[in-house]
Amino acid sequence: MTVIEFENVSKSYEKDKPVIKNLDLKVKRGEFITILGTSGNGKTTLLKMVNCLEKKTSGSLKILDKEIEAWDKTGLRRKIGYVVQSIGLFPHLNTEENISYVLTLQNKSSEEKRKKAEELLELLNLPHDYLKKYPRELSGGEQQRVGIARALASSPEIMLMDEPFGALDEINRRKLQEQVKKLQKELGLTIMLVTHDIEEAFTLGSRIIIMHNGKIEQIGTKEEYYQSENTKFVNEFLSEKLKFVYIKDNDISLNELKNLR
Ligand SMILES: Nc1ncnc2c1ncn2[C@@H]1O[C@H](COP(=O)(O)OP(=O)(O)OP(=O)(O)O)[C@@H](O)[C@H]1O
Repeated sequence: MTVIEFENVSKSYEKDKPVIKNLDLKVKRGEFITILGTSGNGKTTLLKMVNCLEKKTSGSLKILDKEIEAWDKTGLRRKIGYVVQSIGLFPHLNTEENISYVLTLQNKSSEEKRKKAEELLELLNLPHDYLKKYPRELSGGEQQRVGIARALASSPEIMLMDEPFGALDEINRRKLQEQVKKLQKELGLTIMLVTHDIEEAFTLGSRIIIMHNGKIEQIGTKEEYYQSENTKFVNEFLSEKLKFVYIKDNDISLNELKNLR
């Protein structure tokens, strides 16, 4: 089933200066789409259009088979978790309150909120006594886990993640990447994740998008990037790094790789 469908979508912040141009994209349920591209190419704008933070200028955008304009904004946002680099936890709320914030808005009982917070904390590998800690008492990686738990609290079908691991050190980043990949499979989530980290995009993505000049320059699985001809821009963008990722994950020799190209 198609969960997100862009058809000929354009977006301009200023008249006649589109930052997204005639974009077509179908995202199926359970896909993990990662989005790469140089700075200012409309990656964040793409995500923001999906959760109504920005309005498209033209074209059609359907979420769960319904035109975006036909959705009630609050109803739609409950189906979509949003995680950004600057986590934005509420400093005056403890972990439990931060995670269950959206459930408070839905007038859920304290018992229900506690249960959900405990369940999500466990899912993200944080100890139970963290429920009472405040954001200032948590490391960057722990705060980011709580941010992800909070985004999962309304049991969303879609997760939008904008450089979610950008502020973390290498070790924490790899750990959280693995966890998110596991969660995505377990919960059957559909994820769109923006990153500047090529290795991250190719490790996590079931399909990888490379944006250029407000358009999808190329989209495909990791194998497709290797087995078909890439555009000149894509080859330059990926350069040596992609070879490293491919060899690491698939254990093929450099000679075999050269034969593929
Ligand atoms: N609210 C806004 N008002 C005006 N212009 C904007 C606004 N938000 C983004 N832009 C412009 O739109 C273009 C695309 O921005 P966007 O944030 O989507 O790019 P990005 O690919 O996510 O960039 P980065 O990789 O640097 O985060 C940029 O030129 C940016 O300056």
